[in-house]
Amino acid sequence: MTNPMYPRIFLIGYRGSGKTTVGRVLADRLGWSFVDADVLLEARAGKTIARIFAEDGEPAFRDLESKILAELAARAQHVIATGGGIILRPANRSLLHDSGLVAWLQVSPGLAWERMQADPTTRDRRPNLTPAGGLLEVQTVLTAREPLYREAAHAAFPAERSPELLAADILHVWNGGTTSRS
Ligand SMILES: Nc1ncnc2c1ncn2[C@@H]1O[C@H](COP(=O)(O)OP(=O)(O)OP(=O)(O)O)[C@@H](O)[C@H]1O
Ligand SMILES: O=C(O)C1=C[C@@H](O)[C@@H](O)[C@H](O)C1
Ligand SMILES: [Mg+2]
Repeated sequence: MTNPMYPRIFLIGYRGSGKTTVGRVLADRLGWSFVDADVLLEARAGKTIARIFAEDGEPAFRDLESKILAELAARAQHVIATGGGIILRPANRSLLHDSGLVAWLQVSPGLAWERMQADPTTRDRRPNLTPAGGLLEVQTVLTAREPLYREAAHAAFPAERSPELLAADILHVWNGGTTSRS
């Protein structure tokens, strides 16, 4: 399937919002490829994101993240799950918005934290972003980032819905349908 207005779809949102899960379902429905920017970044760096933060620092990670985004923003017919902090840099927000449909999976801090703790594939590979860590970190960081997700996104989707429903809703918007932006 093609839509010249949106040759690719980006999923943005906090950790645990469901970008990887929903992205896979969506790519399947479109007959597109799925790529997870965090996974690609770790493969390129040859180490986990936690190690990149510890050994090279967050700014080095953010540079790598922007580089990977520029590469992925040139791939057609891809559903792209981004890292939770991709919206921090203004240049990333513009690139996302101008390169494809940007779907924001909007999650509450409580649900994000619950899912982050329950997910063994990412739990130990991701660093804390603040000294506090835990639910307090999620509450603080997510609240601070809300306007940035909103700015980058074309549409917002409530992350507590099922992956199948979310994929169908995103597909509807990609096809030119409307949804409310909260
Ligand atoms: N819509 C959903 N309904 C129920 N559970 C979900 C949903 N989306 C994701 N999950 C579960 O929540 C956990 C985190 O999901 P997922 O890895 O897709 O989130 P993510 O946004 O990609 O997170 P990260 O930024 O850490 O990669 C997984 O265990 C997944 O099975
Ligand atoms: O929210 C963030 O800043 C991050 C989210 C993850 O997806 C990773 O990209 C990394 O752990 C940073
Ligand atoms: Mg993911």
